[in-house]
Amino acid sequence: MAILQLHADDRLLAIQTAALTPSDVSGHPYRVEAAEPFATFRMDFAAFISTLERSLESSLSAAREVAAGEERAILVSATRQEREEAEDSLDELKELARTAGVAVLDAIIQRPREFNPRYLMGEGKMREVVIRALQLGATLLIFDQELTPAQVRSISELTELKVIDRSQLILDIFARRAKSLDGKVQVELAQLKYLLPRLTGRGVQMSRLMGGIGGRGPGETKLETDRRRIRDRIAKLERELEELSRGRQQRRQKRVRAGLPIVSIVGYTNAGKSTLLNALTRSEVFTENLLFATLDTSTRRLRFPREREVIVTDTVGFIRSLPASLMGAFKSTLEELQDADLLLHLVDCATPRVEEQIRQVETILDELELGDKPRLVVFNKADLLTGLKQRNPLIFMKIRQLSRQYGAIMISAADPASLEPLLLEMERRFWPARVDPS
Ligand SMILES: Nc1nc2c(ncn2[C@@H]2O[C@H](COP(=O)(O)OP(=O)(O)OP(=O)(O)O)[C@@H](O)[C@H]2O)c(=O)[nH]1
Ligand SMILES: [Mg+2]
Repeated sequence: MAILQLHADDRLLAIQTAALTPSDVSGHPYRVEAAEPFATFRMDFAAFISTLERSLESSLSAAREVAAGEERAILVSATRQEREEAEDSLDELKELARTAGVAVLDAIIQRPREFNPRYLMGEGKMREVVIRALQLGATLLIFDQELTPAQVRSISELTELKVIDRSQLILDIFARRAKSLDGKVQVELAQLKYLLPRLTGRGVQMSRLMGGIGGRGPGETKLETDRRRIRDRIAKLERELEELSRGRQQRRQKRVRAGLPIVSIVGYTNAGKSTLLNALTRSEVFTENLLFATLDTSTRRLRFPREREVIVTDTVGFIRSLPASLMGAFKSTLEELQDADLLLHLVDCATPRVEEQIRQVETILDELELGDKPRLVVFNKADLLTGLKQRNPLIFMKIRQLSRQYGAIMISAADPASLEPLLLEMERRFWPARVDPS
């Protein structure tokens, strides 16, 4: 960029130039030269441009090399939420990125005074984010807000980087984690439905959108097919899902016919649902300290003393701003919750986001029209609270007050001995008359 300055008094013409650079010792991603008299200004423009392009190119390819092994992302939240809320959500996005195996280089919150619908933030700010990404060698921009197809397109016009949003990241995690046929079909369906409206852009952007993270699952070849073929595929998957759901329906009926009470464990992702199922029924469902360890429903029998039995099911965890397409996809899995006689709402009471998570789960249960099901709130990970009373009495009080408010039972799924009060309460709910009050 060059500007010409004409000084009115001495009628001297000056020129000043500036250029983007990959990075600079000063830390600025650009260099501004001093102004010079235009008359003596000399520049070999072709040589200047080719040197600059070479250096930009090498910094870009450094970023691309990383992409082969590990994706490196800048997280961006452009929002008008309260700062605290935005930070919470962004922290969770970091967790999601970690789960997806993406390294997070930086996280930026933008709270624009004026909302530019093209980029979710002002164009100037958007450019700054892109420059920052280049400097840090990022391969990916992940937005905490859902991007419309048009927004992805405008942002992609500003940058070579891949641009995805929270929904796409979640879809990607689901695609990696789906194990059963059911799960795989549901995830691919959700991915294709998410993709379809975004397929209107130019081909280049599409392949950029769909490589690597955010593009796992349907696979490159399928994604290069046209929309029509995607629609056909969606129709086929929907038929398949229907078929699968008939099988599931039969299993459900069998279960209901068996006449045993059904207890479904629901809750936010990573609350410890599978750990609780394992502890209650001495089984070995996969658990992990990453989000969305479970995608498929597991069902086990829990035996109480005196030959009493209930069926316990564990299912996919909930998360805030669950993409509508995913919610739809998992509807059939979540349908099983309709059969439950009791919902155990399991809460990780040691997370700083406990209140928000309880609220989110309640909202989702309402959306699934499960609001009226008998429910028992269970605070898990009580072991992590030891010492909190001394360390942070305020937070300790807050958790105690919350647990009273929800009539919660405190347990630690990791410690089977702590489950006694929960077992007693379940027994009391199902066989009220016969529980010995002593
Ligand atoms: N300290 C502690 N950790 C626990 C407890 N219960 C579960 N965890 C840990 O919490 C993490 C998540 O547990 P999971 O059982 O996989 O959680 P989940 O709710 O099934 O998670 P998703 O299937 O991902 O939704 C694991 O690392 C568990 O070891 C507990 O009582 N105390
Ligand atoms: Mg689980």
